[in-house]
Amino acid sequence: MSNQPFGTRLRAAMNQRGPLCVGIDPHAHLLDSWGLPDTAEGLASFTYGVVDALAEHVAVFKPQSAFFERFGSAGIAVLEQATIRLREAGALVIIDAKRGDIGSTMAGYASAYLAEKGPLACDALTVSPYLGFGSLQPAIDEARAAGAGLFVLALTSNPEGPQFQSARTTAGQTVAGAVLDGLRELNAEADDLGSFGAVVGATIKSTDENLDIRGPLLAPGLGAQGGTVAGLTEIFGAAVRNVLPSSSREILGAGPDATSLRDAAARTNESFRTVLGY
Ligand SMILES: O=C(O)c1cc(=O)[nH]c(=O)n1[C@@H]1O[C@H](COP(=O)(O)O)[C@@H](O)[C@H]1O
Repeated sequence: MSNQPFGTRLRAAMNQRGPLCVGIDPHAHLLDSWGLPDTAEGLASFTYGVVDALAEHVAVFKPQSAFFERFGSAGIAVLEQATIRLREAGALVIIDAKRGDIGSTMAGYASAYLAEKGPLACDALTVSPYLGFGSLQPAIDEARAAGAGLFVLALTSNPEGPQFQSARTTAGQTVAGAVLDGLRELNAEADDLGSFGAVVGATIKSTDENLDIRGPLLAPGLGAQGGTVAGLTEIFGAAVRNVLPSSSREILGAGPDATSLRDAAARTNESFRTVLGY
């Protein structure tokens, strides 16, 4: 892995290839629409089809671990291979596994996904802070050592999110606010973009939380979940420049034809470029 911290590499990749993150979510219905069986072989054809079409054109990919885990070890092998191939093609990979556990167990996840020689070594991992922000410390330490990053769930795109995320902590702030404060602290030394990001859904309409964390703001929920490009400015305000917009089903549905996939990604990337200022 490069010596540059994740945030620096992310900004450079977005400047070079545009801000789009393509989510790789091989749902059963997508395998079907690509004419593939719902098996590990179908998963491999689908995933490598996306990799071959887009790896050299898109800055960031976010494979969704759930759809690989569905096929057990054969599925995880595809996730490993895809991650290696994408990174070899110069793209950054965020593995979306939303891991979170007590600190000592978190260290196990960190060595799998974040350590430079880990079997699933990627550029960043999505993590869940609901065992307390401090429980993420082993992942934070490993990410710093490896030049990797984390995306911590803050204001998620699903309608159930506010039940916990808008609740108040013992200190009186919202849970989401506490997560964003923790991230702001971790990124305090960053010049431009730090390596510790928040997940803020593109569907939340607006928020009173301070999204200026000097770190990337992963915004899933575009397209299939109803989030729009125009809505990003409303949600993120002055922090919009740090948004990493992510779209999965909307782009994957354009396959299996490689040119159609590339066209769909290029169109979406172009619409983000204008709004996000790239
Ligand atoms: O962490 C995520 O990426 C995530 C957070 C969130 O708040 N909402 C959300 O949809 N996601 C993930 O983003 C992807 C969205 O996929 P599409 O709705 O098909 O674009 C899925 O893999 C979700 O698990």
